[in-house]
Amino acid sequence: MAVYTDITEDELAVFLADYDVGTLLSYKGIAEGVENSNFLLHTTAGSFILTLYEKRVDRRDLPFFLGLMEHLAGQGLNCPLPIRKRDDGVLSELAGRPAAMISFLEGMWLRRPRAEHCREVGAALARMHVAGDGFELGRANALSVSGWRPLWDMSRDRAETVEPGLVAEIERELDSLEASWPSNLPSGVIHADLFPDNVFFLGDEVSGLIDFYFACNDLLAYDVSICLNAWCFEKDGSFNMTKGMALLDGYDSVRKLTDAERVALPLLARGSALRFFLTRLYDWLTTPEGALVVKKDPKEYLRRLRFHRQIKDAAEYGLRETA
Ligand SMILES: Nc1ncnc2c1ncn2[C@@H]1O[C@H](COP(=O)(O)OP(=O)(O)OP(=O)(O)O)[C@@H](O)[C@H]1O
Ligand SMILES: N[C@@H](CCO)C(=O)O
Repeated sequence: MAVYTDITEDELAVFLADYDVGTLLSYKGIAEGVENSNFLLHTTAGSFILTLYEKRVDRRDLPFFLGLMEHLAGQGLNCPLPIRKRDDGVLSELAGRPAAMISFLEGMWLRRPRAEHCREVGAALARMHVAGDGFELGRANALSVSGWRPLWDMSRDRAETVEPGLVAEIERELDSLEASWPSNLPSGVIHADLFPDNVFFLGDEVSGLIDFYFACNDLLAYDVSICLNAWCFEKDGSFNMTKGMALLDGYDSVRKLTDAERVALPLLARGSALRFFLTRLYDWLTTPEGALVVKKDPKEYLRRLRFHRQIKDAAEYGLRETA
C-alpha cells in the first residue's frame, strides 16, 4: 500500500487552486506502488494522478522525471503528461512533500503476461528509447555498477540471515561485474524499472508506460535486460524462452540491437538482476514488520542472477541471429 502521507480535503483544495483543473469531485489513495504516495483525483475536468514524492526520490531529480514525461508524450509515446499550473510550473508542494499532478492513463497492468504481451512491451521499450533521443536534461543512473557496492555495504552485515553464503557470492559477483561492465554501448534515456506493474494494457495492446521515477541516462541494452528479468521468468523461477524471444523480437522490430549489445546481454542481465536483488534485500532487511508496504522477495532475483551467470550467448534468451 502506498499512501505514506495522507492529505486532507482542505489541503487538497488549496493545492488545486493553483491548477486549471475544474472542481474536485472525489479523491482516494491508491494502494499499489511502493515508492511514493499516489492519489486518484476526479474533477469536473477529468481524472488525474496526484503524486507526493517520498524518501527515495531526490527532489533535484524531479525536473528530469517530469520533463522527460512531457518530452516523451510530446514525441507521441503513451505516458502520463504532467499538468501545468497556472504559473506554468509542474512541481508543487503538498503536506510537506514535493508533489505533482499527471494525466490519468486508461488500462490495467497484467498479472499474468503472455508472450504476445512481452512482444508489445519490447516494442514499447524501443519506442521509448527512440523517443527519448533529444531530451535535453540528463540524470546519471545511481543504481548502475558504481552504485551497487555502496548499496550492498548497507545490507552486507545481515545478508546471511537471508541465505548463508551470500556474502562471498555477492562479493565475487560485484568484483566480476565491476571488472567487465561495458561502457561503450549505445546509451540514452532508459526507463530502468519497466516491470509489469508499470505497463498498462487495453486488451492485448500497450496503452501506456508509467512510473518514470528511476529513469536516467544509461546503456539502452541494460533497459532491455531489466525487461528480460521482469517479464520473462515464470513464478517457479524458470526462464521462458518463448517470452524472451517475443520481447527481443518486439524490441528489434523498432530498434535493432547492435552486435556489441547482443554480446553484452547476458552480462547486463546479471547486472540488472543484481540491482533488483540489492534494492529488495535492503528493503527486506530494513522495512519494519507490520509496515503497510508489501516486501518483495530478494531471492527471486538471486535465482535470476544465478541463471544469467550460466548463459554464454544471448541466443539462449531467444535472441535471433541478425539477418
Ligand atoms: N498516470 C497514471 N494513470 C493511471 N494510473 C496510474 C498512473 N500513475 C500511477 N497510477 C496508479 O498508481 C499506481 C502506483 O503508481 P507508481 O507505479 O508510479 O507508484 P510508485 O509508488 O512509484 O511504485 P513502484 O515504483 O513500486 O512501481 C499504479 O499501479 C497505478 O495503479
Ligand atoms: N520494480 C521493483 C520495485 C520498484 O522499483 C522491484 O520489483 O523490485
